[in-house]
Parts: sequence; C-alpha cells; structure tokens
Amino acid sequence: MAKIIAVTGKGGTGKTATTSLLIRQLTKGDKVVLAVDADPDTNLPETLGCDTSKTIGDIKEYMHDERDNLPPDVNKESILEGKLYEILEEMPGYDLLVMGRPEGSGCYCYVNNLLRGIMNKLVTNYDVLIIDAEAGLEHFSRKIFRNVDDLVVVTDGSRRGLRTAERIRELVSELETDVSNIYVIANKVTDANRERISSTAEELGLELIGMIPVDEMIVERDLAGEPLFDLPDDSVAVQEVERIAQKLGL
Ligand SMILES: Nc1ncnc2c1ncn2[C@@H]1O[C@H](COP(=O)(O)OP(=O)(O)OP(=O)(O)O)[C@@H](O)[C@H]1O
Repeated sequence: MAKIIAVTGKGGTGKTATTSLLIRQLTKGDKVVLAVDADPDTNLPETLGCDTSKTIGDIKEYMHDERDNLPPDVNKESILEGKLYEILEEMPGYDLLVMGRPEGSGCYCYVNNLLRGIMNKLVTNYDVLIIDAEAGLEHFSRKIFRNVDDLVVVTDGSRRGLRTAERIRELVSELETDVSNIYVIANKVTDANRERISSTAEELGLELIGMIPVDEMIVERDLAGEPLFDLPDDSVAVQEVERIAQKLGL
C-alpha cells in the first residue's frame, strides 16, 4: 500500500514550493512516486518544470457530458481508466496527475465514484502518493482519497499562520477521511522569528517537523519564472526539506 502524504496550507505560504521540494527529494531515492496536484490553482506542474495541460477535471467533464451518449454495453470504468492513463505525465523519477478545474454544475457523484475506484487501484502501483491539496481540503471531503498517512500543513511563521494550522487540525476531525498524522512545516523562516515559531507551535500543541528558511535561490527562480525542481543541493530550503523527508520516513 502506498504511503499517502497530503500537503496543505493557506495560499502564498509556500505549500506548492514545499511539495515540489519534497518530490525533488523523493526522486533521489528508489521509491515509485505519484504526485497529484489537487489544488484548482494548478501551480505544481510549473514549479516542477512540467509542461502539462491535461487534467482529471477535463476527463470528469467529458464523462459527465457523454454518460448518456455512450453505448450501454461499453464499460465506463475502463474508458475513464484509459483516459486517466492518457493524462498521467511520466516525469523523470515520478508520475504526475493534475486534478484541474473544479466541477461544473450538476451531480458528479457517478463520475467521482468511478474515479475513486480507479484512483484506489492506480495508487497500488506506487510506493508514495504525494498530494498538493487545496487549503479547504474539498477533495478530501469528497472522499477521493479515503486515507491519508501524513497531512502536512505548511504555514508562514506568523501566529496567525500557526493558528490556521490549528484550525486545519480541527477541520480534519470533521472530514470523512482518516488522517494518521498531522505535521506542521513553517516556511520562509528567518533568524528573527525562528525561536518564536517553535515556542508558539509548542504552545498550540502542533507537531513542527521543520522550518524552511527564506531562500534567496527560490526568490531568484521565482522572479526568473524558473522551476524549483532543479534547485542545487546547497540551497538552504533543499537541505531543510531533506531533513523533513527523513522525519516523514521518505
Ligand atoms: N522558503 C522560501 N524562500 C523564499 N521564497 C519562498 C519560499 N517558499 C516559497 N517562496 C515563494 O513564496 C511564494 C508562494 O509560494 P507557493 O506558490 O509555493 O505558495 P502556495 O502556498 O502554494 O500558494 P498558492 O496556493 O497560491 O500557489 C512564491 O513566490 C515562492 O517562490
């Protein structure tokens, strides 16, 4: 069974940057990795340097629209499965799937039910599934992913950010998804706020598994519109993510 890690956090905290650096780290090992961009903003492919435009959202739309036009004797599940494999991007060291746009109006229960079955089957091909999840965790509520081993909440170092992490922890107990562990990563940490972050996290009972410093290399790449995936090994963010990956048993 694949280990499932979901990375979440408020927009702008560095959730996507952190996810892509965790994927970068995973490609250094010999695990078979599936990365899923489940954030409708869809920034992960760009951050990874992957030029993809095909999404699960498009397939869902197709199945939703064509459901009544498909001959009754065709197996809808195999059509959906075939389409899913068509959009599965094979990257060096990992595969990538993009969830894409949110559903249109109408009921998607039928498509989602099919999709859930196929995803559960697909996941068995991998050692690790890493999901860039949206802050509100809607996909989890829709139970596409039933069990998550590690939910990693990325936050900035502010007290408010850490409080958001606390709220996400509360939200998780209301989801119909089983989450085994909840961890917090503080991102864009500076020497000035490092101590304060760890004491606040402790005070709030949050399990802080890493503090990623503000990294000038990330800032430069962001300005130049370059991916973070190929950051050099001496990037301070890369080094901290390496330690975090170890703590996550990756
Ligand atoms: N450790 C870091 N040091 C410097 N800049 C960083 C760091 N982490 C992220 N950033 C920058 O912060 C910005 C937000 O990061 P990112 O896009 O990963 O956030 P996000 O939480 O995924 O937001 P969204 O959901 O809106 O994409 C980007 O410009 C990114 O380059």
